Amino acid sequence: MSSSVVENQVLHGIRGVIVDLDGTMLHTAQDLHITINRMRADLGLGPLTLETAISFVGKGAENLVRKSIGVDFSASEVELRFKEALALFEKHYFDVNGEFATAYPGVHEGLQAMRDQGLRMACVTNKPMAFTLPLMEKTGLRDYFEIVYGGDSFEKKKPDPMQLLQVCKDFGLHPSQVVAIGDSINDSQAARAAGCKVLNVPYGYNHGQAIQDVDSDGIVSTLLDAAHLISPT
Ligand SMILES: O=C(O)COP(=O)(O)O
Ligand SMILES: [Mg+2]
Repeated sequence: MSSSVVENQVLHGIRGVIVDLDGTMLHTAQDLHITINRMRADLGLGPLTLETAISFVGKGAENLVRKSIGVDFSASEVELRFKEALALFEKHYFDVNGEFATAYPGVHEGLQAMRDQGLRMACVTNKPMAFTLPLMEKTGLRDYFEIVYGGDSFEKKKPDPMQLLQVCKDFGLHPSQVVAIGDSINDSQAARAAGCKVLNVPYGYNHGQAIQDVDSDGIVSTLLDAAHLISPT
């Protein structure tokens, strides 16, 4: 049942794409689940389910850490433990990052099709850069992109439009000539605030919410479907 592709309108006059990483290009949930459970074990806490871990992904590492210990502690207790928890998270994620991460179906084909169309290509993720770049290298994604911005590249991250606006500026494109492709409300809100178009994939991590409830110019089953909906003319 992928009738959504048939119903979607082609986006014309698009010269650049901004592609999200976690939940859009890479299924990273297992790495993140293992990492937060190792962090929790070090803090004397029991494991969380994969589903719970997934529901915390999308607003960057610091939010993931806060939410993951917020299961057991009040907001003020979380802040007391935050620094230690973040250091543990980082230590374990350096070990685990990329171990189980896999590209979703159609990712390489979609990125290649976008490249063949002559689109300018950037990756914007809320994942910190120290984890983003090795992960993209390991999974063969890095070379598709002229620009990669992470959650710590600027003062603000998605859903703030700062990263997307910087990409538009770097490319010399008006935001209306750029489409953001992502799996979550953070991508959509950032795109709308920047004035970019937005396409969503339904298979990622939208905080446990249906992607159909997110403001979007279309829901596409794969990045290859997204490429088919983007036209430079
Ligand atoms: O690090 C996260 O929270 C998710 O990153 P994303 O922006 O690539 O989905
Ligand atoms: Mg994402």
